[in-house]
Amino acid sequence: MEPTLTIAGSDSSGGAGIQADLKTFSAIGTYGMSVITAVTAQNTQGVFLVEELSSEIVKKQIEVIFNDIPPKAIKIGMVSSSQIIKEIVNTLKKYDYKYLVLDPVMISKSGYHLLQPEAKMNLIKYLIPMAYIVTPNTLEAEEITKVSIKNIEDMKIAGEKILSIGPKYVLMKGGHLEGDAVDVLIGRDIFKIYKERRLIKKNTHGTGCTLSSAITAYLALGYDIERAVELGKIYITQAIKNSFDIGNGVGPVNHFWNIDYEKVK
Ligand SMILES: Nc1ncnc2c1ncn2[C@@H]1O[C@H](COP(=O)(O)OP(=O)(O)O)[C@@H](O)[C@H]1O
Ligand SMILES: Cc1ncc(COP(=O)(O)OP(=O)(O)O)c(N)n1
Repeated sequence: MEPTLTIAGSDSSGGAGIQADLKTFSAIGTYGMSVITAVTAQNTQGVFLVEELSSEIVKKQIEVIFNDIPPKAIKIGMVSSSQIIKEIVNTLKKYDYKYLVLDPVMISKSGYHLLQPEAKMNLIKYLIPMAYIVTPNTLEAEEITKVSIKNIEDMKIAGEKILSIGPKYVLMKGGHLEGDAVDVLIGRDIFKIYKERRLIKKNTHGTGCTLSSAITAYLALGYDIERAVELGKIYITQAIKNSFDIGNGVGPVNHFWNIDYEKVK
């Protein structure tokens, strides 16, 4: 079984962050591991408190995993602060890895800053160039590039700007735009559109985390980037389609839409 690693924050409600990543890694058939950067007190109604872990424990988690179970692919989500970013960058430098998927998490759907605003520059300067693929939503891409994004042409302009920072690929997610759910994969030799009909669903907590960890899992399983994104898009679309009401706010997507529960009873 291929090992996959997420470096991200904990979401106590289980719909986003580390919990979404581990569920997705497992549902796709990889062995999920985690390095926790911060703990959020969060439910379907919002984020209420965040406590960051020390950079020392972040570093140690990465070291002990790499020294024992080197991951086939890594995903980075909520990194919280400049101090944690620098620790992740310095620690990962010591190891070999091929696939680093960076979801540049900044603000939750409920409006809470999961990345301290002053850490944005460090995420751009240090983490983006290390990534195999960066997966910003439109708000994050606007923050990174200062390009206003309203349509696919704007996604292309902003995506190319992000590409020039150094990652191999950029997946511009269009979940926040109107109309179809269109994502655009941009590389030096690739421009590919992934389109699905917009689903009218309330429960979309954790969509971004889930898509980026699905892509991570498919890369670990050996798919090339175009196919990994295509399979990731199918996975997230089905997870949204099969999402369910739990809690009183925006509920989670269904990470295990592909499991036949009759078979495991
Ligand atoms: N209502 C929807 N129907 C279908 N796909 C959606 C919907 N909302 C988001 N998506 C898809 O979910 C993925 C995550 O996108 P997005 O919501 O933009 O990310 P984030 O959660 O980081 O803000 C993308 O593939 C996007 O196109
Ligand atoms: C701990 C943690 N990490 C990331 C997020 C953001 O997740 P995302 O997939 O963008 O979904 P929403 O929260 O925006 O629905 C999070 N909420 N918590």
